[in-house]
Amino acid sequence: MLPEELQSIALAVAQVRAVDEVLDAVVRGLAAQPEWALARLWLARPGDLCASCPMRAECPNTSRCLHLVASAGTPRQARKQWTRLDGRFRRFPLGVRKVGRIATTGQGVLLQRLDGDSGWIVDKAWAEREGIRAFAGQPLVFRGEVLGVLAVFSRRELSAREFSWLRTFADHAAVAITNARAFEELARLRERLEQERDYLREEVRDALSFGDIVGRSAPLQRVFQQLEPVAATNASVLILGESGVGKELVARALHERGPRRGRPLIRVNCASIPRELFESEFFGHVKGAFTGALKDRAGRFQLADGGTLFLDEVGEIPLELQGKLLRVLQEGTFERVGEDVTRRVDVRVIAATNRDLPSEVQEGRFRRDLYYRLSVFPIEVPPLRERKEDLPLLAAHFVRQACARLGRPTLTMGAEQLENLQRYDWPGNVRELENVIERAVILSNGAERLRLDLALPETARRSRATPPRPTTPPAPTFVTDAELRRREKENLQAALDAARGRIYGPEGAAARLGLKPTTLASRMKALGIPKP
Ligand SMILES: Nc1ncnc2c1ncn2[C@@H]1O[C@H](COP(=O)(O)OP(=O)(O)OP(=O)(O)O)[C@@H](O)[C@H]1O
Repeated sequence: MLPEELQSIALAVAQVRAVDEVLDAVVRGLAAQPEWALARLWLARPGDLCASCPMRAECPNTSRCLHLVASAGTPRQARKQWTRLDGRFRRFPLGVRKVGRIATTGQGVLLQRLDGDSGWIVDKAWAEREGIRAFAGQPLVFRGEVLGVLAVFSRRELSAREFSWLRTFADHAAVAITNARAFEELARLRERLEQERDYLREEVRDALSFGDIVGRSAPLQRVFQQLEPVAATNASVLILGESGVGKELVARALHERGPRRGRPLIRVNCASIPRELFESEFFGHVKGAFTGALKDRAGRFQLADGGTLFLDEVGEIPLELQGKLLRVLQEGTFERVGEDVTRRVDVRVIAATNRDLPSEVQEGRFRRDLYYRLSVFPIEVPPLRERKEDLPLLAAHFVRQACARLGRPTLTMGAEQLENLQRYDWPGNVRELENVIERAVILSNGAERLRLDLALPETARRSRATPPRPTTPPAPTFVTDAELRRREKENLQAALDAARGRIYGPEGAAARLGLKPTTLASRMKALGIPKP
């Protein structure tokens, strides 16, 4: 065989990406050479057929052996097929006989003048029938590891040069097999990720579809009426309302009912981003752009490309970044921190705030042009106290949810308990109701009815009693900013202590405070409270 021929087989093999095809191409290429009767390839894999293996008695270690994975040749009897992989030599124990030894020593074997008397040939009758004169086997080595063995049975003597070419060819084949394995692994991982992504998208869609905004009150109906037509467009929407009224649910409903529903909805809680990291969080950065930028990172705008970006608590965006935000909203362009390349994105922005943005604009804390840009369609979500008709439906919904989550039979709620709920003002809105109900469900373990009274927070119980009417209006009192921070810190610390350091979960500090865990975490950070 000429080296060029080996080269051209090696080249063809290198271009194949599926492992089975590589193996097949290797043995077919070799078996196509004149007088090379049979080419075979074994790869080291975990032992599998030990119970029926004819070489079991010789096998030193059943955990791994050589598996015949490709075979090709030209038998003298036309009815025979040498492509089959289920014959007698489909497995070789490592270190046993010539093929097994090539794998353990990493050394090739060349045997000439084989005849019926040779101790090397196991099936002597076969060798005689087929006129086999020589055998050459080489290990398939990649980065010092023997992957398997490549062997050729020839009807003529093999030269030392041919033997060494076969060695070079085996090295090429080992690289091609490793590459093809890597490609297959990548394709497999990619497919798995895609399946997971599709599954999660479905989950999110099911969990957060429009139907999950519970309530039928007139104020909520007005929100739905505003939501319907604007969802179908790409216009920016500004969702206004107190904390916990359900602004995020409205944002998700807008996305899910709009043209971008198959694309991602990326949420950014602007209140939880440290000031100095805003730009990188929004636009990304390149490696080394600042201390701690250890590798390139895409920003939220890029992640949301083709989809929607939900800027929660948009009033928290620092003034110095607002100009850059306006630019990406108007022109769809931005640059990563530390890079000159201008990138383009197509993102729909939905923003939400519980701040009074017009007065922020008045006081120079929020850019007027950005405010106008964001508030093309403002949607106001009313506080719970203005739509108490929704309480029974919401309460029942949260009871069902909490019972299902905690694996308990669904509890019922009496008329008196509902009245109690109606009497309270719900400053923390729907989120507070959700937390109160969850606590009540936990405390009602074993009962048929919800023990709501026990679960209502101190403030709720107080609000039921009519406060004594003061004779003179109390003088307005206030505390300094430092004092306010001190008190807030104490309050958070007390909740953390009560929750034995846990932030998350129904009994965690965030639930006790009526805050989202992420909000609590960012406040703890801002106030210098170490993570428990
Ligand atoms: N109408 C509703 N139906 C069902 N669940 C609701 C409804 N409104 C709010 N919720 C639930 O109440 C919790 C708070 O809602 P959400 O996070 O949307 O409020 P938000 O206004 O965005 O609050 P914040 O301003 O603090 O971010 C969530 O768990 C949400 O699922």
